[in-house]
Amino acid sequence: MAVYTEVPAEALEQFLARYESGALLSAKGIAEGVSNSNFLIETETARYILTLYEKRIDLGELPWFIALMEHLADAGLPVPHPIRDREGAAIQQLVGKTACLIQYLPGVSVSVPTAAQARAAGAALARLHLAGASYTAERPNALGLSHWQASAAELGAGLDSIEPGLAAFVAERLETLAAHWPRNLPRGTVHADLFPDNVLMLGETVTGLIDFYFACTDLYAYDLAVLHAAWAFPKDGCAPLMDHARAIFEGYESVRPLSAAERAAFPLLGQGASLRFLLTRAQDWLAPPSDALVQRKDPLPFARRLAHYARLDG
Ligand SMILES: Nc1ncnc2c1ncn2[C@@H]1O[C@H](COP(=O)(O)OP(=O)(O)OP(=O)(O)O)[C@@H](O)[C@H]1O
Ligand SMILES: N[C@@H](CCO)C(=O)O
Repeated sequence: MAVYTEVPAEALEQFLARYESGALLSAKGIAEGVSNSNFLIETETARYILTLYEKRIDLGELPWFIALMEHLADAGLPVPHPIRDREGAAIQQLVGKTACLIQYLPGVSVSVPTAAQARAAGAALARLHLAGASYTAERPNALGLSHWQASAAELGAGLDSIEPGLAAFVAERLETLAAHWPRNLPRGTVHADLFPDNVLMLGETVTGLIDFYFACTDLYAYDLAVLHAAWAFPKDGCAPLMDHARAIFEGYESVRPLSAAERAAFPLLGQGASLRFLLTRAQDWLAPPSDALVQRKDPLPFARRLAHYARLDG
């Protein structure tokens, strides 16, 4: 349950007095999410999400994420506007934590997406890439190839306790990726974590793209590979759902056609995306953060996906 910090009603009322939001009517903790504390706030005029940033975010990077959300929302994407107070500040302090009031967007995160929903997510990602191209401030991907190498070295044989043979398989794939990782494909601002739980939908319409705290500057086609690895497979399956896989590409390319080089690199990019989530999940699996509230996610589905993309590459 992602409410690590309680906010007394009096403190919240004082906080909201900085904004043109009207008086507080209700505040409820939101169970979903694991990184931050989130509350659904209702005032006389609107609904908001209040996020209190907890340990897992480097606060020095927060202005980059907030400005990106604002840039994308201003461009008309279904990205929540960070709300500014009367003095123009979006980043605030509340009960000793850094906090931000964010526009509430309607919709729900689907747990078992249909192919049509996967298509809509693909198209939304391409729109994000086009609109993000004019957000020129760069942020390197802290969870790219060199992180995968460091993380795999650190986890070492621990990976074999998740599944025998996993350490050797990861090491072998990393060698291939280090030798062939594409460097010259189109790049720009990417979300880097557009899983179904970070997309709000009403039916087949995307109503919200959220959780920008892994966004960075990287290959657009890598971001598509992340989305593919997250949306195109059944929960524990090793082969993609073909309708979903096709729909993701169709949706994406209806907005931003891929180059031949981006397509050709897809099996490698899919391996990179699978490794990213395999390794971060394995880290939490083997050494759960002392913060017992952090939910562990099973790394193995991403080992299966890694094997799938490796077969495509073979
Ligand atoms: N702008 C928004 N409008 C409506 N609901 C939102 C909004 N932002 C977040 N939510 C809701 O809050 C939940 C938690 O948000 P989020 O996924 O960003 O949490 P987190 O802890 O920051 O991230 P993580 O998923 O990385 O743990 C979402 O699943 C969604 O239900
Ligand atoms: N979306 C990620 C969590 C954020 O890194 C996962 O499912 O492992």
